This record gives sequence, C-alpha cells and structure tokens, in this order.
Amino acid sequence: MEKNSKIFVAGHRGLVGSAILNNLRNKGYHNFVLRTHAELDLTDQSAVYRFFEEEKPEYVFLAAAHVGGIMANSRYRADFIYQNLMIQNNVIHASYLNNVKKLLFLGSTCIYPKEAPQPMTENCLLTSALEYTNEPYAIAKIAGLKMCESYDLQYGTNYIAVMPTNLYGPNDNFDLETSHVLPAMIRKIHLANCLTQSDWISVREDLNHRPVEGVDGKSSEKEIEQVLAKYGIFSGCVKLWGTGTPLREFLWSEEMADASVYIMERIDFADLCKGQDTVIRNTHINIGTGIEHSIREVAQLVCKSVGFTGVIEFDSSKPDGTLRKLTDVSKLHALGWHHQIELEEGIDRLYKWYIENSKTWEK
Ligand SMILES: NC(=O)C1=CN([C@@H]2O[C@H](COP(=O)(O)OP(=O)(O)OC[C@H]3O[C@@H](n4cnc5c(N)ncnc54)[C@H](OP(=O)(O)O)[C@@H]3O)[C@@H](O)[C@H]2O)C=CC1
Ligand SMILES: C[C@H]1O[C@H](OP(=O)(O)OP(=O)(O)OC[C@H]2O[C@@H](n3cnc4c(=O)[nH]c(N)nc43)[C@H](O)[C@@H]2O)[C@@H](O)[C@@H](O)C1=O
Repeated sequence: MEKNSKIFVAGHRGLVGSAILNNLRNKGYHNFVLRTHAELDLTDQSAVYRFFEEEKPEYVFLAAAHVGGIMANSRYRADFIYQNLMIQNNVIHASYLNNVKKLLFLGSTCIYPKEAPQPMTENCLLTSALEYTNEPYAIAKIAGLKMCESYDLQYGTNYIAVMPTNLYGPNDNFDLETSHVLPAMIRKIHLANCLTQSDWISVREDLNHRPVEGVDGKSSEKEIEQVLAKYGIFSGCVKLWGTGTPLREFLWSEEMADASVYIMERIDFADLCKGQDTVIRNTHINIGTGIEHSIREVAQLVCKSVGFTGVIEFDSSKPDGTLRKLTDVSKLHALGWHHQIELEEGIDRLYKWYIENSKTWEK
C-alpha cells in the first residue's frame, strides 16, 4: 500500500474498524473512503456495487459485520447468518469486479470445531462439528474465508482472511445483553460498585449515556435498582453468566488493528500458499495472544481494576459456550507480528476509556 492509496475501511466506527482507521492514520495513510451504516447498507447489493464503481477503492479492510456476544449469537441466529453472508458476499464480489488490489477479511476463531485440539491451528478448520451457540455466525465466517481463498485461486486476486480471537477495546459494545464478556463485565461490575457506594450520580451518568431498556438517568432509584437487578447487578454483588470455568483468550482491539495493517502491508496470498501442496487449504491466519484465562479469573481482574470488593456469583442457567478456544499463533509469529498488551493492562485501559466516555450527563 502506498501512503496515498485509496482505502475503504468497512465498519470504520466499530470496535476494530475504528482502531484500523486510527492505525492507518498514525502510519501516514490519508486517502480514505468511508461510509457509515446509515450512508451505505452493505447488505444492499446494488448500493454496494454502485459505491465501488463510483469510488474505486484500491484496498479494502472488511471490518463491517453483524457482531455480538454469546446471547446475541444464540438468540438472533437468522440475523447473524443472513447479514454476515450478505455483507461479505457483496463487498468481496464488488472488490473483484472493481479490481481491488488487496482485501482483508475479518473472520473469528469461532470457525473452529467445538472439540478442536488446543491450541487450535489453522489446519483444524472443518474437521468436526461447531459450537452450537454461534454456529450461524461461524458458518458465515467460514464462507467468507473460503470465498477469499476461492477468488484468489480462480481469479488471481489477493484477498487475505484473518481469524481474530475475542477482542476488546475503545468503541466496544457495552450493551448489557448483546455485548461480549469483557465490556459486559466492566459495565456490570462498575454499576454494582456505584450502587454499593450509593454513587447515584455515576449510575445516572452511565444510564444516560448508554440507555438500558425501561430505565434512564432520570428514573427513580427504586426503578433503576429493579431494572439493574434483572441484569444481575446489585449493591455488593454481580451475577455473571455460565459457570465461570470456560477459558477465553483476549486481544486488545488496537493490537488487532496493528496486526491487520501489518498483514496488509507485508503479506500476499502467494506467501500463504508457499509450502502447501497442490490442494491449497487453510490460507487464513489466526490472530491472538496464545494466552487463556478462565472467565472467573477475568472477573477478578475487572473487580481489581474497578475497585469492587463485593461478591461475584455465576448463573449456570446461562450458556457457557465453548469451554476452550485457544488460538495457535505460530503462523502469525512466523510472519513477524506479536502482541504486547497483556490482559491486566488492557482491562485497566478499557475501564479508564469507559469512565471517560460515560461522563456526558448534564447535572
Ligand atoms: N469483537 C470481537 O470480539 C470480535 C470481532 N471479530 C470480527 O471483527 C470484525 C469487526 O468486529 P467489531 O469491530 O467487534 O464489530 P462492531 O459491531 O464494533 O462493528 C461492526 C461495524 O460494522 C458496521 N455494520 C454492521 N452491519 C452493517 C451493514 N449492514 N452495513 C454497513 N455497516 C454495517 C457497524 O455499523 P453500525 O454499528 O452502525 O451497525 C459497525 O460499525 C467483524 O468481522 C467481527 O466478526 C472477530 C472476533 C472477535
Ligand atoms: C468473539 C466470539 O464471541 C462469542 O463467543 P463467546 O466467547 O462465547 O462470547 P462472550 O464474549 O459473549 O462470552 C464469553 C464467556 O463469558 C461468559 N460470560 C459471563 N458473564 C457474561 C456476561 O455478562 N456477558 C457475556 N457476553 N458473557 C458472559 C459467557 O457465558 C461465556 O462463557 C461468539 O458468539 C462470537 O461473537 C465470537 O466470535
């Protein structure tokens, strides 16, 4: 990529897309073509084709997707498979039709089988059944990575698919139901801490900035307590989901962005085929840290960061999801990229960001 290459970051206001845009800007790239979801619905094929014909981007980061945590994935299954297939089909095919020089497709490590040997190498793709909670999302992501590989093989394009582990960082989704575990824990434990200290100003600031169904910063204390209790948030206690025993790996979103730009700048599809036989498979790249933590451990780190000394309980009627999904990052390390921010530091950074971005309430 040249510094003045025309770059389309799809999903540039999301967790990863916003970090990719910042990373590119910091490296001196400046010729961006950007559209919000409201300006361009990527599920709309004719609108996407028109956009590519008019704008002719040279490089595409495909970080737009329908995304959510375990509850969103298991409840809104149709949305996850339909929207993701549509977005990626439209963007990848329009890139081919308009001679995009290189595209990076973001998948997820949930593409790997539920019982995959740990840590999971790229080669365990399609070897056995998927985890049911996020199967529709995973199937869309597998289709996306195979679409990149197939276009590269048939049409000689240069599309790379990366499979990130669980991500967290600035611009995360903090919704109490649909978010991933880390932003959910940050917000729940923060609110429980505020209730414990009777810090109603902070509770109201939080609810004004990020409304929760049925309550906002102007509601009575009793109404707020009743609604928060439905999400497992109490004075002195937080009830999290599942058993607390599943293991997860977490990568700071700005590091994910750095790895994405690193790969776009240096790695071509041909590099990923080297050493593979005539049947070329698994040209995608895992992105992660190779380090896992139990959900209970993660909750303890969040409590430490927030300063919450109350009780953490687990509600085993809620799903655990897959029990382990540790990525093998040998391929990524061999390509020369390594993470730097460990989970404890990342949680401190995210909590700081969260607090700084909740203070919009006019007292
Ligand atoms: N977060 C994580 O832990 C992980 C994420 N990933 C992958 O990384 C990528 C980025 O995810 P993340 O940044 O977390 O997701 P976010 O939800 O934070 O951002 C997704 C972005 O896509 C946009 N978008 C969604 N649907 C459409 C649409 N139909 N048309 C146009 N824009 C749309 C959203 O806009 P709007 O909000 O306005 O709808 C948003 O800006 C995704 O491919 C995801 O699958 C992979 C592994 C883990
Ligand atoms: C990135 C990846 O993310 C999703 O998979 P997931 O890792 O299972 O998702 P998660 O982050 O929501 O949960 C991780 C773990 O944490 C536990 N947990 C505890 N308490 C809360 C809680 O309060 N909220 C949430 N969300 N989880 C909680 C929860 O029970 C589970 O054991 C995919 O669907 C898909 O989107 C994908 O690719």
